[in-house]
Amino acid sequence: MSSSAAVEIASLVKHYGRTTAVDGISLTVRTGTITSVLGPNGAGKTTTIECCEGFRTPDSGTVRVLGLDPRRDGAQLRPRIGVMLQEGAGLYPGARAPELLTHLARLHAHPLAVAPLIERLELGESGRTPVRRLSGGQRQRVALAAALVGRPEVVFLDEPTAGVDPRMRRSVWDLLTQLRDDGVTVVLTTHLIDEAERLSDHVIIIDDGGLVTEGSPQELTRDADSSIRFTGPPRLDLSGLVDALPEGAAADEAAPGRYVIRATVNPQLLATVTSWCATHDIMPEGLQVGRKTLEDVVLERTGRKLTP
Ligand SMILES: Nc1ncnc2c1ncn2[C@@H]1O[C@H](COP(=O)(O)OP(=O)(O)OP(=O)(O)O)[C@@H](O)[C@H]1O
Repeated sequence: MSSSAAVEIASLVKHYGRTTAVDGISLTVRTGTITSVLGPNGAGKTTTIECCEGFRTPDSGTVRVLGLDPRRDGAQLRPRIGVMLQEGAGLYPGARAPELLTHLARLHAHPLAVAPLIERLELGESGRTPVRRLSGGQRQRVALAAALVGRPEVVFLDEPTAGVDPRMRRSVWDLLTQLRDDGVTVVLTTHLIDEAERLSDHVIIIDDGGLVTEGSPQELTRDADSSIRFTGPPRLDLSGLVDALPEGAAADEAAPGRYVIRATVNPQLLATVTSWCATHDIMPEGLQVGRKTLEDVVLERTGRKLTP
């Protein structure tokens, strides 16, 4: 295992009965980075992460986290990693956030201070309520705090901001970015494109239990073909636009309401597209020149959307 790798997975295979959840994935997560694992529902993200956390035993292949085997060396590894399961699973339902976090902090040699963490994740108000009675978003934040309080070197987060409101989500992103800047390795799964785009140093896209593509968000979204992309009402009649474009250019609806114009992009082309939109009273939302979104990449590479 190279010294810069926090996680190394080689030819990982995991079956549940007849279902092949992970089908030979190999990947590396560099130390001190935020890596997002993306893919449609059932792609094998959670199973891959659970093999890293030591919750699942691979059928074949190897998994190393901080150079350790999560199953064989679990006792050594557990104090050095943080784990947040989907929907805050695994929390003691009757405990209140402050006592739970204080208890978890005591189990670690160099924990984070609990009070600032509670304040940062705005859990003060919910301090008197047992975890089982908290809202979904509050429970997510308690689960995140529980994953972080032991000051882990590597943290695995399964959809950390699902159900969290947009303002708090940005606060969680700031916290994760700060952890990364302090040298912590963050591995997360998400269905939220903006989360992956804003946070990730590296994105891994998986589907059908296999790795489809990986790279930085910039690398993955660069559009070598030259394109203009925008979102508008679905099923627009593009024939008038095609007539106005230079010869050899193409305009398509890549997915409902997502339009791609492929041509050499220059100011005239941009003017043609926006003027056609204006004539048809269409606001070209999210207009992008020479770039696609990560959602476009997932759609192109897996044929399926990221969001259910
Ligand atoms: N405990 C289990 N028993 C049987 N099949 C399972 C189990 N857990 C997952 N699977 C199946 O394995 C495949 C991969 O599931 P996994 O949860 O790893 O995917 P995922 O990418 O995390 O999906 P999602 O985005 O929906 O959380 C799916 O077909 C799923 O139905």
